[in-house]
Order: sequence, then structure tokens, then C-alpha cells
Amino acid sequence: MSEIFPDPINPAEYDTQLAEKKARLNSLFAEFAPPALEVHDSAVSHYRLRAEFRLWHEGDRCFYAMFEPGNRKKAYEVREFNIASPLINELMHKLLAEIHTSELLRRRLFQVEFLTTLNGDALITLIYHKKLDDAWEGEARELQERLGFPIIGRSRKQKVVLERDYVTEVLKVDGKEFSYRQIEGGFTQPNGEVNQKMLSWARSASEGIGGDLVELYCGNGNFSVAMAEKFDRVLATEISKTSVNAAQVNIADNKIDNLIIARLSSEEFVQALRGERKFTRLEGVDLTSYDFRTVLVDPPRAGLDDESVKQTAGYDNIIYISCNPDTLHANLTELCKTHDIVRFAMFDQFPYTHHIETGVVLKRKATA
Ligand SMILES: C[S@@+](CC[C@H](N)C(=O)[O-])C[C@H]1O[C@@H](n2cnc3c(N)ncnc32)[C@H](O)[C@@H]1O
Repeated sequence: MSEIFPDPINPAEYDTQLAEKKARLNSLFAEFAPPALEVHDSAVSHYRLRAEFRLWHEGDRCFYAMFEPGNRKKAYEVREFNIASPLINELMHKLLAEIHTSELLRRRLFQVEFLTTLNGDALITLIYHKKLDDAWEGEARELQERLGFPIIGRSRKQKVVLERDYVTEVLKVDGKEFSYRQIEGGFTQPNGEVNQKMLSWARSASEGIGGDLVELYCGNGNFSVAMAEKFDRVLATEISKTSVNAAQVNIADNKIDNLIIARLSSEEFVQALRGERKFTRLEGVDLTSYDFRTVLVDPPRAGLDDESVKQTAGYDNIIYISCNPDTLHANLTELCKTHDIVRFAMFDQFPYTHHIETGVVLKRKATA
């Protein structure tokens, strides 16, 4: 018999945990003398827009499973997942009931992923240890019809897209709406409501600067799409092809005409900006014509590499979004030699975990 997965949510603890995160950031960054921390909280439940589960089989019965950290043998049964969106919870139940009625859909299914949006779109990915044939596709199409949301089947070297491989999110920021294609497997901010707060904050940090914005690690254009109207022109780069493809759709769908997004790693982009290398992926882009006054970086957990830190320090205004306070701290040790922190914010993207999303705005010191 499986044990039930303990509910990771305890709303009564939320405020205390938020205060602990706030204290941790204030203590870690005190040496940089930042201004007062702006705290952006999360909903206390149903805030996460994506979730993935192992599917555990016990005879003919199967269930969503999660594991104890470090122990892949002990599967807990997940019946409710209160950190995930209401739509994920609804689809979890419907899908499980459906696959119990179909041996073909259930057999060798080992993972299920849900991607949902604030505006009610969803995508379900079923991942198998078997080849997906026409018979599977027939039943999966009927299931898709009954669930009312697109299904993707995956297996080794196989990706069967029955309708589409993306969702379309609409984010509301400062009274405006921005549409975002989010492709299965591409990076997206997991907490949509908090993401809206981050975008609003980044827009407010851009007010009155003018000139052009350069962005590294732009994903599907999450920030650049919402910030483009605050600058004359924006040039952004990202390494993932999937995300860059989504970004091109997002530029078109939001009718933005001053934003270019190119597929380059941050290392390559730094070389291009310094004129050390030319890239066909930047053909037609005259880097010398830009008046970059602001840089926005939102790197992965590893933070900025040394060359990207040097490049970032070359701009008067820096907006740094970070999912890892420790690497942010290491990067600020360098950046604060030439810049002062003028805004300091915490976004609680990941309640009930120790993870903290931080935003910092830096301005070049008058003497630097
Ligand atoms: C934390 S995510 C931020 C994405 C985006 N700003 C957003 O809000 O959705 C970091 C992004 O950096 C990209 N990335 C990782 N390593 C990179 C590199 N070396 N050069 C450029 N982009 C990279 C990832 O693909 C991912 O999209």
C-alpha cells in the first residue's frame, strides 16, 4: 500500500516563512547597503502553473507519485496537489479516471506533465516506455476530445503532437495585457501571479531612462515583450531554440516593432557586443547603432559568468533578476565596485521552499 504524499502547503506558516526569506536576503546583502527590500508575496495555494508526476503502477491501479528526496524507491501517492493551479488539480483527476479505463493509454505510461496558464489554457504530456503507434494515437485523440485540452505523447525518440505543443498565456501587467506562447519543455516562470508582479516591477525600474535596452537570457521574451514600450529599441538573446521560436511568435502577437530577439548564448553575445566575433544570427543588426543605457539579466541558477559580469558592468543601469541569492551575491561583489543598488526586491515565486527570487536595480556610481 502506498502512503499519501504529505500536503506541502501550510498557509498558517506562509507569513513566517516569507519573513524568514526577507531576513535572509537582508542579512546576505547588507554589505552592499541596499535600500529597503520590496517584498512581493505569492498566493498561499494553487500558485504553480506547471507540475510533473511519475505514474506509479500497482497491478491495474495507477497513481501520481512523488518521492522522498534521495529515495526513488519510496513512492508517495499524490491525490491533491495544492501548490498547483486549480486547473492542474482538475485535470489530474479527470486524466487518472480516464486512463484507468484504457489499458492502451495506461500501459508503460511512466510520467505525466501538466502546463497551465492563468487564463485557463492547458497542455498535457504523457511520457511512455513504449513506441507510440496508430492505435495509441487513436485513443489519445479521443481522450483529448473528452478532456478538452491538447495532448502530447512522448517516448524514446518520439514526440507525437496531437494538436499543438504550446499554451498561450495572457499576463496582465499595469492594466495592459501581453500574450505569451509557452512551448512544452521551454522555460517559463512557474508562478504566474508573481511573474506579473516581477514584470510590473521591472517596467517601473525602467521609467525615465530612455535609450535602448539589451537583455541576456530572455527566454520566450517574458521581460522584453512587457518592457519594449519603455525603451526606444530592445535587443535580447537566449540560447534555447524552443524559447527563441516562442519569442518570435510573442513579438508578432503583441505587435511589437522595436524588439529583436536572437538565438545566442550569453558568452557569444558578449563577444558580438565587443565586436570580437560576427554571427550570421545577428545579420542585419547594427550593434553600433544602439544606445544601450540599460541591461537586463535573468540568468540560470549559476548566475553570470565572469565575462558577462564585465559586460554587464559596462552599462549605466542594470536590472538583475536572480533565482539564486548566492550567485547574485557573488556577482554583486563585482558589480557594486562600479554601481550602487537603488532598488532591491524579493518575489516569492516558490512558497514553502527555501528558493528565493530577487530583483536588484543598479546605477553607475557618480565616480565610476
Ligand atoms: C531563469 S531563465 C529566464 C528566462 C526569462 N527571462 C523568463 O523570465 O522567462 C534563464 C534562461 O537562460 C537561458 N540560458 C541558460 N544558459 C544560457 C547561456 N549560456 N546563454 C544564454 N541563455 C542561457 C535558459 O534557456 C533560460 O531561458
